[in-house]
Amino acid sequence: MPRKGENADVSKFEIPADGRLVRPPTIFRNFIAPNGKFPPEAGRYHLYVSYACPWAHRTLIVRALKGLEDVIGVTVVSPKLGPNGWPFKKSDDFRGAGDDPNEGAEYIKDLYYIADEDYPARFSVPVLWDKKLRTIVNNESSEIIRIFYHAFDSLLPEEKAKLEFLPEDLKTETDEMNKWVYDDINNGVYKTGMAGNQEAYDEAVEALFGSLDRIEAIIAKSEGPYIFGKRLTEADIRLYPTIIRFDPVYATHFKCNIGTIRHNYPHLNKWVRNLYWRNEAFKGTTDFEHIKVHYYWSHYMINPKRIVPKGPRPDIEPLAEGEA
Ligand SMILES: N[C@@H](CCC(=O)N[C@@H](CS)C(=O)NCC(=O)O)C(=O)O
Repeated sequence: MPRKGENADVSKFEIPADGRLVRPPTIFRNFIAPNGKFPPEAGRYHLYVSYACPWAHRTLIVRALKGLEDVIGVTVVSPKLGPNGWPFKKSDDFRGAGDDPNEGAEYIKDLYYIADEDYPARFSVPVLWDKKLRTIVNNESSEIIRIFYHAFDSLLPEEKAKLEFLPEDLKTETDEMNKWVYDDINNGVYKTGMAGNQEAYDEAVEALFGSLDRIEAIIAKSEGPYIFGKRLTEADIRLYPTIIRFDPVYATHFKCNIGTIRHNYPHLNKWVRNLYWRNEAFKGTTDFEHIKVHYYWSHYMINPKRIVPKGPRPDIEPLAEGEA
């Protein structure tokens, strides 16, 4: 029986005997809907994130795209995920980290124990918190973004309410793509970096680069600038957090080094630079210092000296002059 909060230490994340990382399912899976337990209300819900975390990053992007800043508050934790999990500013005063305005928590895990004193699973971000019922509405990023698409539309101006990131005609195709992009790319970098033996690594890294080739070919054929042509959709939102972290972190720290985005994937490189430089919802939610410090410092089982490398320079390449 694990001691309370013991599983907050990410360096003790258990890799099964076959060396293949298995992600435990998230537990709080509620939705926000009128007349339900969690109705849409301005100021009632709060999002806890790390700028480092690619899953939390999705939720920040959608919050910004939908203009939900005044409806849903946000608190960013320190990127130094330590023995007690994610710290708020009062536990680790890192640039850009904040204190918990709702519960005065020291660590994210405190919120999990307020929601459920016998909470048995991981203390992950993102967390969508209900201030009124003092509980977690949802801690699964793929569902939080779908909540944000429309659950608060009644509180938003028309031009934000009508935004659609999962259009009906692309739903099946998006769900299909989400599956292999998640397995091989979003989670694939973790399966590669956390592999417990050579065989598990070989399998994960080949699958990862096979699927990077596949998405590269899809973007090459798209009329652009997005995966599905002129429409910015969930497919872009779910892929971006992994690709923006790829060269600065995954290529080295997670040994995802069969190639890099900037040198081997011209279409993906152009796609990611376009999102970063032309859309504030992407650039404004990307913090390379938080990203790099988190991985290289927190995963000391992979990087025991906790040295954060300087490169690559730049973190992301600029758009060339006049580039479409
Ligand atoms: N399935 C979750 C995964 C979230 C997740 O794994 N977050 C990581 C950071 S990137 C975390 O908080 N890990 C801390 C832990 O597992 O203790 C989601 O997509 O929301």
